[in-house]
Amino acid sequence: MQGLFVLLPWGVQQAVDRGITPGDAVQTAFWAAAVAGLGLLITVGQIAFQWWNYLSGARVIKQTRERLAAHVLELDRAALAGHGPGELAVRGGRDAEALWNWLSGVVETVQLIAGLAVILGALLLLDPLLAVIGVAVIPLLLGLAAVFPRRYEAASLVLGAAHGDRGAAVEGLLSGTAAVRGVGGEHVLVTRHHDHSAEVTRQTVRVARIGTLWGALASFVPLAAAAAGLFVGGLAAVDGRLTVGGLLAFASWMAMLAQRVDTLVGQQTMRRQAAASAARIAEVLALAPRLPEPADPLPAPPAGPARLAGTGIRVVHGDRTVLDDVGLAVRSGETVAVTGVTGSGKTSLLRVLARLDAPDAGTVTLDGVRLDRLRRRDVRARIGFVPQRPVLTSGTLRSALLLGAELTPDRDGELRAACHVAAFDDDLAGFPDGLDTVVGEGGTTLSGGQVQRIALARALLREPDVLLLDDVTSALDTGTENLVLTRLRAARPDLAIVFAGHREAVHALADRVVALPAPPVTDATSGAGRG
Ligand SMILES: Nc1ncnc2c1ncn2[C@@H]1O[C@H](COP(=O)(O)OP(=O)(O)OP(=O)(O)O)[C@@H](O)[C@H]1O
Repeated sequence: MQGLFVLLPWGVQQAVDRGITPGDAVQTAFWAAAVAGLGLLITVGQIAFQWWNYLSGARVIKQTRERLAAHVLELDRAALAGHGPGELAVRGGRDAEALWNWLSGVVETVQLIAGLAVILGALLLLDPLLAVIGVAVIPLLLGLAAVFPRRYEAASLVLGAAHGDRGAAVEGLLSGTAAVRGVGGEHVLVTRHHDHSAEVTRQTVRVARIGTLWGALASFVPLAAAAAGLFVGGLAAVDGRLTVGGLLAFASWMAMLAQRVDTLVGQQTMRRQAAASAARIAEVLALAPRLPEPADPLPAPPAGPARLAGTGIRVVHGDRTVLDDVGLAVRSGETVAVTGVTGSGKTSLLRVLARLDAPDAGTVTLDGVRLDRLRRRDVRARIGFVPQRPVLTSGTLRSALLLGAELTPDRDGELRAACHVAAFDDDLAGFPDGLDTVVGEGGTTLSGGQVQRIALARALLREPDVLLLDDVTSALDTGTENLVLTRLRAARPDLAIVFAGHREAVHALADRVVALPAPPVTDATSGAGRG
């Protein structure tokens, strides 16, 4: 198609030199129709090509995004440390789009290069001197391409990082505003966001400055060559060595050459940007979970009454040993309470028991099988974990409750039963839209106690055999807390429960209490050296 396109000036040349014949209107009409036909053919080809190009680009970008999302979901907290949600969102959004921009132009680039070769060949046939002028443009442009891309790439990398930081600041602003409003700290988040936005603007201007200068020089060189060519070609036409049609064709080809070089330079810019984006995406894809799937997994023990046991558990965070040689066992029908002062490692222990984190020493077994030998989905199917600060996705209460479970409407009965056990039934009855009530992003339209009980109901719906509860009644009054604990036991007498927290009601209900030692007192925690 590019071949046809660059042949258009040749058609015009023939039309001018042969078609404009005094007294022969048929000849003129024939050449005019030939040029129009060529134009029509090119248009149809362009439409088909752009359509195909768009669809294939969209497919690739969809696959990239899905791969990124699937990979990030496989990663655990340790692997994702240092990558905020805002930054990851930028990689899945802006970076994936940069890849798309470039990808959708790859085939066009090949066509443009082929078109350039055809133009130079046509110029050579027209007049060797004109071809020399056309060829002279190429090394000048290559010189420009040797200088600018490096500077452009470095600036793009800084811009990408600035976008990531701003993404994190936006995320912090949206999710943290409610939390800091009570202490009058919104301005800190707002200022942080504005600072990062200003940095993005600064870096965008820098990238634009480099790109503009590069693009302007890249356009000027062929245009200057076209002017020189018109001068040389004009003299040749005056001498009769070149026809008027030939001069017209030359001017058209030089304009095409300029436009092609311009587009190619632009695509080079996109390629640089896409390379930087691809590197950032590859960086995320290269992250490996700290808890990989076992290479040689064992078959999951059958569902039913379970026994979960941790022995010799050690957890080290940084240079601090939070848990050392801790043991805990719970079997079907039992409730074990884990107590200890703030920072003694209750959450750390529960995360290890749920295989959300790997212990630095020790083992955890489910029905005698080590958790690190089981597939993640087998562990999740048997062991439920409700965190201290649960997060709800935005959407309806129904979708929040069914997260991860099948979204079939006929489960409403089960949803209501789970809400009853979690003592959320009265609250549910109070919502005019019931299960269709829309909860804000992160459950911000609900009270802390409501979010805790929804999270408990959500965990129960997955019908685990072991339930690990991290202080999930901390936001409840004693009456509601008792109701939850009693209903939970009555509804699932077979469940093995580990409950971390300080509350009396939990301790009273527990079959055993595992007390974690207080963390060692350091200068920082004792206040020594202050004042
Ligand atoms: N991912 C982590 N990286 C570094 N330190 C951590 C991490 N998770 C927990 N810690 C630290 O380990 C210690 C124990 O934390 P953990 O949350 O397990 O205690 P906890 O007993 O559940 O506390 P609380 O009663 O306040 O919920 C704390 O000093 C905490 O700051």
